[in-house]
Amino acid sequence: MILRDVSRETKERLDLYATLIEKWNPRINLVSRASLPNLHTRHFADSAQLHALAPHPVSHWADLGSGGGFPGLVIAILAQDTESPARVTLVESDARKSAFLRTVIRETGLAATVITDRIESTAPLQADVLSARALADLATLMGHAERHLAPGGTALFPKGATWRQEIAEAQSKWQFTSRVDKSRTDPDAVILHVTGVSRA
Ligand SMILES: C[S@@+](CC[C@H](N)C(=O)[O-])C[C@H]1O[C@@H](n2cnc3c(N)ncnc32)[C@H](O)[C@@H]1O
Repeated sequence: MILRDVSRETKERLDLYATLIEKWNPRINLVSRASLPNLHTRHFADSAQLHALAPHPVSHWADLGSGGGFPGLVIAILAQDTESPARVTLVESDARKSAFLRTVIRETGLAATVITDRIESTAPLQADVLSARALADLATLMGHAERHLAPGGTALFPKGATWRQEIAEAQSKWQFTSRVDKSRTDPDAVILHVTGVSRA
């Protein structure tokens, strides 16, 4: 549903991305084997909803722990149509996954940069929008947001059914403002919009 209104070029980039995932997945496990037949619904649409929810126009979007590129590469592909974000940075510590991300960027002609490093060691990214999917609990993500968000920036964190508990735990260590949107792809999941992160 979310990816219906995209250009022919964007559809072609997503198809090429899907082909590359299928080719590389047996070697480096980018997505679970069970989810491979449902790439468009399970991973592309799940990632694209973050683009739809972000406060555009966005200058710099950083995706932490990108793995096979979710949501970061989908954001970079959609940005080719909307010119927002202008720039995407993906942080991934695994060298083989980083090589995959760079291959997709090259073959689809995207404007995105991969940093092969730990999030904790990467120089502050000053991102206007920060995303991280299936990376860590919310309290840990707050530390990443404090380091890598520009002043006034927004973090978008997809979270599963435990999101209320994660907010309560994060509030014992961090001050922040959060807004909750229901996920469009999973009835139990939400997208947390987090701003104003500082230590409690
Ligand atoms: C469970 S995967 C999720 C990948 C992707 N975001 C997704 O939703 O499919 C987590 C990824 O984060 C990377 N990662 C975990 N801790 C990291 C860290 N401290 N710095 C950089 N990358 C990290 C792992 O190598 C892995 O590729």
